[in-house]
Amino acid sequence: MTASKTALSVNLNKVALVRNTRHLGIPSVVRAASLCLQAGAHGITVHPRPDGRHIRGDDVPALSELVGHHPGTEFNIEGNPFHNLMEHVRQLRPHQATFVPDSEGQFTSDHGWDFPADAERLRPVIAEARSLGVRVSLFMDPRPDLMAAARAVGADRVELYTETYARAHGAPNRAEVLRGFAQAAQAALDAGLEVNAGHDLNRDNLTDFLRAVPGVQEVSIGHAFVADALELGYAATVKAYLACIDAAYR
Ligand SMILES: CC(=O)[C@@H](O)[C@H](O)COP(=O)(O)O
Ligand SMILES: NCC(=O)COP(=O)(O)O
Repeated sequence: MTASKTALSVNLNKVALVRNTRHLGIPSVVRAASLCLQAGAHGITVHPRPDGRHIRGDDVPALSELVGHHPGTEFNIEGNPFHNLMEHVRQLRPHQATFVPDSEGQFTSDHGWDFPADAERLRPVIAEARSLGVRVSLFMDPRPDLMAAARAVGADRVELYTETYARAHGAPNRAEVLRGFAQAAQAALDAGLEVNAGHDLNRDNLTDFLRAVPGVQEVSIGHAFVADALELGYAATVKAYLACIDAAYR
């Protein structure tokens, strides 16, 4: 049986970042999402940070409605459940909520949840989101030893934070870093979790990652995707990333 292919969820944070530099409403985040979904993207991801630097609160309902018009695609909202994420989860019940332990002004996401330190405060918000029918994914460093604890607090999935892989791509320690991710993914699967991945993935490093790391259900890609789309356009960029995914399963 061939492994089910990894889904591509396009993160549109950086489209919103450019839009916010004028009061003109362009580039449109909703139009970007529509073009990506029409081109075959499996989902849209947004991270409405509390400071509104890119995706803002009023972007989220329109994107949720758009995804609803594309059967089989998913809407993934990322954020800190102890900041502003849960208002979106309660209002919109996205397919997936990815809980990220970012501080309010953090430059970008750069670490996962810590266990056992975060376990007790995560448990009730995970339970609430799941009671609303929302799949919960926890943003995690690639640490095999933390995966059982992530499952024990009720998470459905983990999202492996892939910046250390991206940084090592092409470096002498690349194989060792990839092995670490494969071990973390296998530990997650063994604990009954599904596996997502994201952060600094791109067209150069995506295929190798998916070939080496088992069971990745979804990659969410934004920064490099939008950079590529500035050159190629959204549709061609979606197809380029889908080709990178396909290549991993050949
Ligand atoms: C959680 C993660 O790694 C990214 O999805 C995050 O959304 C990046 O945030 P910025 O786009 O604000 O850097
Ligand atoms: N969860 C990762 C994501 O949504 C996008 O991360 P990046 O590709 O912008 O680094």
